[in-house]
Amino acid sequence: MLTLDDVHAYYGKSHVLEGVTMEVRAGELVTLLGRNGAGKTTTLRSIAGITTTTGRISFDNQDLRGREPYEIARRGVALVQEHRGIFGVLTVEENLKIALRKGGRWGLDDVYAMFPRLRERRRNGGRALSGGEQQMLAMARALVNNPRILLLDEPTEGLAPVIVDEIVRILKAIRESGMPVLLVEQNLAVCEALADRHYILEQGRIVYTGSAQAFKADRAVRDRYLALSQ
Ligand SMILES: Nc1ncnc2c1ncn2[C@@H]1O[C@H](COP(=O)(O)OP(=O)(O)OP(=O)(O)O)[C@@H](O)[C@H]1O
Repeated sequence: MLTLDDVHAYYGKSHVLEGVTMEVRAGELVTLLGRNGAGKTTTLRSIAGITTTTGRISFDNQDLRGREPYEIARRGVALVQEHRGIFGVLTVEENLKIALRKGGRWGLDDVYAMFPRLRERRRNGGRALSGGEQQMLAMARALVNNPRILLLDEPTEGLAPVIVDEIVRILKAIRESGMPVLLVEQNLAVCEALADRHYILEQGRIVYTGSAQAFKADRAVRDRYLALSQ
């Protein structure tokens, strides 16, 4: 469904992605793991058209690479970035209504059912939300736009364990709805609770891919590529 083939990205002279090849198939939740600076965020930004790349990026057999971010979003690719980008001066509900694209699987009532905290705080200003609530609003806002794939950049970073559990519950429900997800996440327990498949990125290259079961059984892989970031 989403495929990256030999994708390279640069920041000035620094070569950050060095030929990333990976895919997310229909209905899959795939995690992209790796140490700090490996290029995970850059991979998501490359798919979303924010970072300029070479190589091939396609979604449902349509080329994404070289398109503007808004065109890619219109094709159904939603990126929820780490700095959540919600509107502080608007209420929760106004933030959702701006993003709402009617007629799809996700409407306001659907996201309120999934995120009861947002329903409780629907008249609060975006600025008054906790970090966890902001993360939930960013995810809910992406959903009401009725995308065809979700790209999530470290949705649990910096959140209290009880909120992390809530995000995991929500991500499970999103996966069960059939929405494909590419998740960048440093919290290994979260990844293992959710993923069908994992990729590990190291210095801009994919160095491992494996099913959830294979990854769980392979301590050596985890020690080799991830130990320092855990
Ligand atoms: N805007 C930028 N300009 C220059 N270099 C950048 C920029 N953004 C990222 N980099 C560099 O590119 C490399 C990859 O960064 P990226 O944010 O993609 O990694 P990451 O795997 O997401 O790491 P982290 O977990 O720390 O967010 C790093 O060396 C980083 O310092």
